[in-house]
Amino acid sequence: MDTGDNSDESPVQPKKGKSKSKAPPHKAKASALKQKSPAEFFAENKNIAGFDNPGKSLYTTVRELVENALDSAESVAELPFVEVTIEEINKSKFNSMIGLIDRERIDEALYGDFETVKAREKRLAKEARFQEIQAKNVALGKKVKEQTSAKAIKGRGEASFYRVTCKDNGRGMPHDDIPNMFGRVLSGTKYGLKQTRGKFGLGAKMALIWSKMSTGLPIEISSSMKNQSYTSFCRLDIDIHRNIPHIHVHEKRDDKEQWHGAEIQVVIEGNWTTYRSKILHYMRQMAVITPYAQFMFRFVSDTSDKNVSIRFARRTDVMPAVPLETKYHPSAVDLLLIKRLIGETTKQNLLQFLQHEFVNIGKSHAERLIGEMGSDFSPKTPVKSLTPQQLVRIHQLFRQAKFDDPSGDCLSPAGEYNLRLGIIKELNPDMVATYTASAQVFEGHPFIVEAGVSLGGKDVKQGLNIFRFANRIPLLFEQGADVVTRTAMKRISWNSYKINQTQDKIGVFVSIVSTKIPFKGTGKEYIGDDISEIASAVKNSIKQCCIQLKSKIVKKIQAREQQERKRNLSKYINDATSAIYGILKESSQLHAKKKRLDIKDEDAEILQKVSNRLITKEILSEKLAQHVEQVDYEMAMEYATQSGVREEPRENIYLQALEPQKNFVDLHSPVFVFRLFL
Ligand SMILES: Nc1ncnc2c1ncn2[C@@H]1O[C@H](COP(=O)(O)OP(=O)(O)OP(=O)(O)O)[C@@H](O)[C@H]1O
Repeated sequence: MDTGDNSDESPVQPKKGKSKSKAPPHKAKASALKQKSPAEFFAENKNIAGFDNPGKSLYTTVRELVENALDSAESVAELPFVEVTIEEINKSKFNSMIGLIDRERIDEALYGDFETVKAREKRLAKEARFQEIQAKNVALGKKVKEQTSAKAIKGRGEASFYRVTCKDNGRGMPHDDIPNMFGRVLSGTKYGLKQTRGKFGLGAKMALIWSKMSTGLPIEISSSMKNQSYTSFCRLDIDIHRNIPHIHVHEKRDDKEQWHGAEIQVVIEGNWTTYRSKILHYMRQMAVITPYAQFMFRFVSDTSDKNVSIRFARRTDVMPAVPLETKYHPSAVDLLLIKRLIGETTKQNLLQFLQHEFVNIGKSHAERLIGEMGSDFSPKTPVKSLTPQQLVRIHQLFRQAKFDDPSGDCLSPAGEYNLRLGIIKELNPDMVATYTASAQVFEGHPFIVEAGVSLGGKDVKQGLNIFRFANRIPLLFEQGADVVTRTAMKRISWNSYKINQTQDKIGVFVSIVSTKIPFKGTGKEYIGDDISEIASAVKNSIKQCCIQLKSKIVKKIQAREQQERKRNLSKYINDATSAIYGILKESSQLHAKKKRLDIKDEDAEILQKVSNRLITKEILSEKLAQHVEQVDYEMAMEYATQSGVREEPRENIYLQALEPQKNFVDLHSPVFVFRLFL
């Protein structure tokens, strides 16, 4: 029998002569080696997937479901309509849901929120003192503070529960795939090389694992695909140890509504109070970067004044193109990936394999590469027969050879039009500039950076307000280490664009799309600062926006100076009139008495007019005002002809065609270009 004693010095271990030989295998120390399923690993380390605490878990659940909904609708080019409902479930409702009978407390002192007699006396005394001070303040007409409610002594067991439902109008899911999609960690349909919000095959399963850990309740999925006569319904939870779905119900039901899409419902522990603003912030930012989607968000509680119902209306019917699946760039692959691609390819020989499984390798290029690999390679070499050494040779060559950069055609950025629309809708700024950089590449992956910088606006604090998006997901956490934050704070000299980094209300929006977003951690919270290609593209895009803003700011300053000049001149009209009229009057009197003989004829004429009251102080004042007006107008005209601007600084107007047509003509004028679609 195993005593459980692992000590080598155990007195019960028989000593085998003098030799140091080890104990026979069956007597050896019990092995400490254990295996964990991916589901177990993520259940134990749920923080790395964004499920740190009940509040954050509620936030991440909403986020994962919303992002799946958008991915799904966009994959079938459907304008997304996403309904999110968080329903607060009180304790007795929750107990009845799980079939637990409510129980009265018997021994109050057992509980964490029990208030001892002493503590109660202390609290009541404090409340009485506070009320006294209040009464005094009222009598003195001073401001009255609201009494902060005594800190609730919360026992750890006092959890809040929520039913989170997310319904979309997307693709739906094949009936038979549903259990694995929701009940097997690391399974999904987004592993290919494509720009998608989801990637890891983890999010929905984490919501289920969290529900299993916090409420023990299963997840419910309804789904219907286009032209499918039924709705799939599935209720399941997950066998954490085996990482397989544990199906309660999986059936086909009548689809009476002719609906297509998915509705996911999960009951979890959460904390609405602490994460309310984060969740609403997330929904709002999602509406900014996805103005072609309609979101309906509801929070429903028994306390009706806590209820929230917000509709984020669709602002445009123009959706970015559906991102395309692409092939790997030779410089983005490692040895393992080459092996995988060989295993999956349908191509027979090396030449076809290189030509068809990678981007940027044409036939003649492939032939030259094979020539470079050595004499044991030929275009006809059967690709499945390549030895491990030969694969290393291919990998080495891929790393050293030069290839054209992959194109960004497979990517689908939000578009300057959408970004601008979103910023204006969200912040209502005084000025905004946007810029879309051309596609660039890091580690063989194409990426596009789009940026917007705004000045002023509502609900914008002074200084930098940073909004980050990756594959059109808003990133709200771990802002400090993100490439966008660091660039905006440290690498842009705002002063040189006439922007005051601490005083002005600056909005910085950066959206990065790529076939691979180099997130730090699985929580998809921030992009590291260490990829120089991304860091410099972010910097350049923000700078491009600043350059546009600078010219607007300069024009605004000039316009303001011009206005001030006019105002300053007008301010002196009264004094100047009094002074001039005084001199004229005095001179006219002297002239009348023939005391001033040094006056020329034309001046004498003026003095005569003053005497005859043909020139009065009022007339003089009026003429001066007209003159100021005239000078101001002439200077403005001169300025306008020099700078080509009339009145206010020019603004770009973005018009987007409803149909993605390419046949248009541009009408050029010195001040605008008008694009007419035919
Ligand atoms: N609302 C939905 N409509 C259609 N399919 C869905 C929906 N939600 C999930 N799925 C399917 O289930 C799969 C698993 O989703 P899950 O959230 O676990 O991972 P993911 O979205 O692929 O990646 P990530 O973990 O990065 O979010 C998805 O790849 C998708 O195919």
